Amino acid sequence: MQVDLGNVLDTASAHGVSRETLERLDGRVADAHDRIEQGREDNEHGYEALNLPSTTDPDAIREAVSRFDDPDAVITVGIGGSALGAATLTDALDSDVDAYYLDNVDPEAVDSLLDSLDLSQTVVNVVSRSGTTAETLANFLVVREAMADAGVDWADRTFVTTGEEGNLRDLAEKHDLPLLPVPDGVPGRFSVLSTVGLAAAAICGHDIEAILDGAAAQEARLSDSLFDSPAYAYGAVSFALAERGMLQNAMMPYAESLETFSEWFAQLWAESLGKDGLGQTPLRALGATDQHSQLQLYRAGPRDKLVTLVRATERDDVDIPETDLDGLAYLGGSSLGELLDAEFEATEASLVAADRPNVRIELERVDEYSLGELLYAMEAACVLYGELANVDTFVQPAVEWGKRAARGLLGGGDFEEADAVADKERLVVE
Ligand SMILES: O=P(O)(O)OC[C@H]1O[C@H](O)[C@H](O)[C@@H](O)[C@@H]1O
Repeated sequence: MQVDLGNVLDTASAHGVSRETLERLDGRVADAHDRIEQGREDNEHGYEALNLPSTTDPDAIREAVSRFDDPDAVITVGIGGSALGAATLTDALDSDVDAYYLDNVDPEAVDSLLDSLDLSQTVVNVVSRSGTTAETLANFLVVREAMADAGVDWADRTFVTTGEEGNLRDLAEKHDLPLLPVPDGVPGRFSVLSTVGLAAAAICGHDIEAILDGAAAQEARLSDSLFDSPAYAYGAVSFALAERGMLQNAMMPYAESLETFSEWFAQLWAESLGKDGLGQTPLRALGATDQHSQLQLYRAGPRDKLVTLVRATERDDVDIPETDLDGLAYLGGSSLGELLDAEFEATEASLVAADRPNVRIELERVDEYSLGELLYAMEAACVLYGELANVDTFVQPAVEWGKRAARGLLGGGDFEEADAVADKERLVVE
């Protein structure tokens, strides 16, 4: 995996950063690296996530899921960090086992998924770090009932991934369900390389050891200079650009298989860095499709965006058939992959020509190893950015506020946040 910062330099784009600025920033990167290393050594909350390549036990994950013999499908019931990491992996990689995610409580969507599956051939993985998230527990109760209605022994087809305590652990213990532990010091959005992200991938037959190996390769590259570490290069440059007003970060992979990665990245970046009036708003885009919808804004709208383009340098390709239509002759003999690459490079150039900084991230291939590299590098980039911005990367109090308000409204306790809902101002126009 490599990160190319060429198009963020002020020599490429007048609104970029100078080499001198990056060199000055590198002193702060060294200090931040020391802090991160200390946090990792002491297994501090959050920093512990960067140790997962060596602390996750892939054999234990395989062992836990091995009891489910040859399923057709796996449903992960979870939300946020308890779904997006696993979804990033299973959406990126091919498998004979279909992976689904119940990460919303939209009744129509839940109903339609459950109706479409043979539940006797489906494994259910209920994932909640806290074990208390209302959406996840509600969805699980619905799934459990659907299984019972279909005459399926739900306890036989379900396993639970959760923390030390909480309703979900109680439920797992009551029914003697197989249980994978969520490591204590790892927030959900940093948990893809743990039991949380890897169990669904293991059920789908993916090489979870290779995912961890890729992550370990990026872990080994963390160093006291942004010029020696792809992860820190990305984190430091994103921070430097945010300081210069690039307060949005459009994550734009040129691979459909990485579309969910942008969703995962959005949670990582938003929940970790959006604090104290600071942060960089993640945008989700897909190349080449969104060139034809959003690029106009990225190139000519407010000068407040970093665009991150991601591609794999090797992939399977499809030839474009020759045609005798004059205007289309240039396409014949070429391939869809060549067209995609041309679009990628044209987009970079078009952004630079309009003085819009952008970063190129290249993976060798969309496979287990490269995904491990990418996910670890983005996590480390985020932790570094958090250190440079001096925010508390590993908490999410703003989200907790809304969770308490919703719980109060549903009668799940006395939460003062729920009162604010009743106080809503109205100015209705009909
Ligand atoms: O894993 P859980 O405890 O169910 O949490 C799931 C998600 O819920 C919350 O809203 C947090 O803000 C997220 O960071 C978390 O990933």
